Amino acid sequence: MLPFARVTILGLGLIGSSIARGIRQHMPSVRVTGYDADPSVRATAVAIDLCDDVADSAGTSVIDADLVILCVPVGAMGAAAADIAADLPADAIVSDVGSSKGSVIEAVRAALPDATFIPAHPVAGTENSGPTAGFASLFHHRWCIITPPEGSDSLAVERVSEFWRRLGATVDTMEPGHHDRVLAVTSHLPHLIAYTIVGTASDLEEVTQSEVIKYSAGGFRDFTRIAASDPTMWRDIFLSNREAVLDMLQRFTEDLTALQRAIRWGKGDELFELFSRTRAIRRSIIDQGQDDARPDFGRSHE
Ligand SMILES: NC(=O)c1ccc[n+]([C@@H]2O[C@H](COP(=O)([O-])OP(=O)(O)OC[C@H]3O[C@@H](n4cnc5c(N)ncnc54)[C@H](O)[C@@H]3O)[C@@H](O)[C@H]2O)c1
Ligand SMILES: O=C(O)C(=O)C[C@]1(C(=O)O)C=C[C@@H](O)C=C1
Repeated sequence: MLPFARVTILGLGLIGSSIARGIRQHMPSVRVTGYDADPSVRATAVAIDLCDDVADSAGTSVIDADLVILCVPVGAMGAAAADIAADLPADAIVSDVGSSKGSVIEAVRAALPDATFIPAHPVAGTENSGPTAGFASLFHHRWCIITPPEGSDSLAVERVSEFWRRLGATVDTMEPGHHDRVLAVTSHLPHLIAYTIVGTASDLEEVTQSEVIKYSAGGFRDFTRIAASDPTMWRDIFLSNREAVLDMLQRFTEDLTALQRAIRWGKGDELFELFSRTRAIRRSIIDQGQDDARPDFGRSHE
């Protein structure tokens, strides 16, 4: 049986529009209503026939929903939740897709103290944003981490889990604080490094000038893809997951300093040992089939 019959998506950008497309593909009988605070996004959603209905206000979009998914930047989750407070049906489940969980749970709970809120994070995305950037297969073979706060209704957790499985994801559950520490190192820190390295290269104009663009087919190109990610989304992630990110950044800075010392003193064995260890990690990811299954990932959606 389908876990939900009427789904409302608030925020019709990359993730919201991918969910809408995924529902069309995998659960075609489910009715999808969308809403976005930006009128031009709503107009695009209508033009590309993204949802069954695009509402004019957040309140009207949720009136008969049995699942409401907040797909807005993490810093806007509280405001989006407050906008639906007066119209949310008592038996609806509210979920979200935010990249950090602790602060989102706090903000949504404050706005919707009586709602059943089951937070989720699909660990899948691209550097692109907006309603035309989404695609139905985004979640295929990717993790979706559900982070139910203590005391969550287990049937509600199972319904949200089943929803994500039907979109093609593999579901895991995690305590919200643990999620935020894990993602700080696997997702947030890599983005911070990419933003930094591309910024540093562009600041070094006397060295780079046009060369940054000219020779960017190598390793630098991969960093520029990540560094093209949405500024609003990532500003909000770093501010909302501040403590975990600062903690991981401290560890990273110490390791970088050790590498700097190894290079300065010509300690080739130290460099070789680290690079061999990291190569083995990459190979084990591929052996376990955890690398992205889509051969064109990150290329055809540019
Ligand atoms: N992009 C990724 O790779 C990725 C992956 C997983 C999770 N996420 C999370 O998903 C969420 C959405 O990210 P995205 O990439 O889809 O962003 P996006 O910029 O493509 O879309 C966000 C949309 O939310 C709308 N919006 C903002 N405030 C709103 C409000 N108060 N009410 C209604 N609509 C509002 C914006 O107009 C925009 O259209 C974020 O919380 C992000 O952390 C992103
Ligand atoms: O592949 C990318 O472009 C992404 O940045 C996706 C990515 C990630 O770091 O893996 C980014 C943020 C999300 O919360 C989940 C996925």
